[in-house]
Amino acid sequence: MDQWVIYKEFYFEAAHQLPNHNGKCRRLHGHSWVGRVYLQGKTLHQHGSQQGMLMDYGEIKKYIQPLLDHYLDHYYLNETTGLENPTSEEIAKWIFNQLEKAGCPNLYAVEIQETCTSGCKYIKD
Ligand SMILES: Nc1nc2c(c(=O)[nH]1)N=C([C@H](O)[C@H](O)COP(=O)(O)OP(=O)(O)OP(=O)(O)O)CN2
Ligand SMILES: [Zn+2]
Repeated sequence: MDQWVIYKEFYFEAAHQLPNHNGKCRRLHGHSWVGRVYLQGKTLHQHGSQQGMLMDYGEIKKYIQPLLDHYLDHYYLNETTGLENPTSEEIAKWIFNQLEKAGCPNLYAVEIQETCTSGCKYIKD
């Protein structure tokens, strides 16, 4: 059976702190975050402007942009997401849930890279 996984990458600058962390991450600090939204599907559009696509990358961006504009880019994530301890894991899940709520089809995973060496991928079971 054919299956495709596609992704759209996005970037945001934001501050956070992990109040329960036993090291430097309890302090207020910022990152240049990198995210990826993954969609999964077994069929491609057969006609029209998205022929041969699972979903136009530009269409995926339309679901991500409002989150960047209103919650993520140049914000304090503890405040805007309402997460008490906004780890990469919690933020990835939060973004996934927001995209799901907005009706993004074929959603498979959200990946969040917090630093050059650290990140996570959230996949809903
Ligand atoms: N599982 C998680 N561990 C940590 C998280 C997290 O979200 N999930 N977050 C942090 C901190 O917020 C920190 O900003 C990132 O930590 P770290 O990768 O340790 O950052 P460094 O710059 O010190 O990375 P090095 O490559 O080791 O220099 C902590 N842990
Ligand atoms: Zn951090």
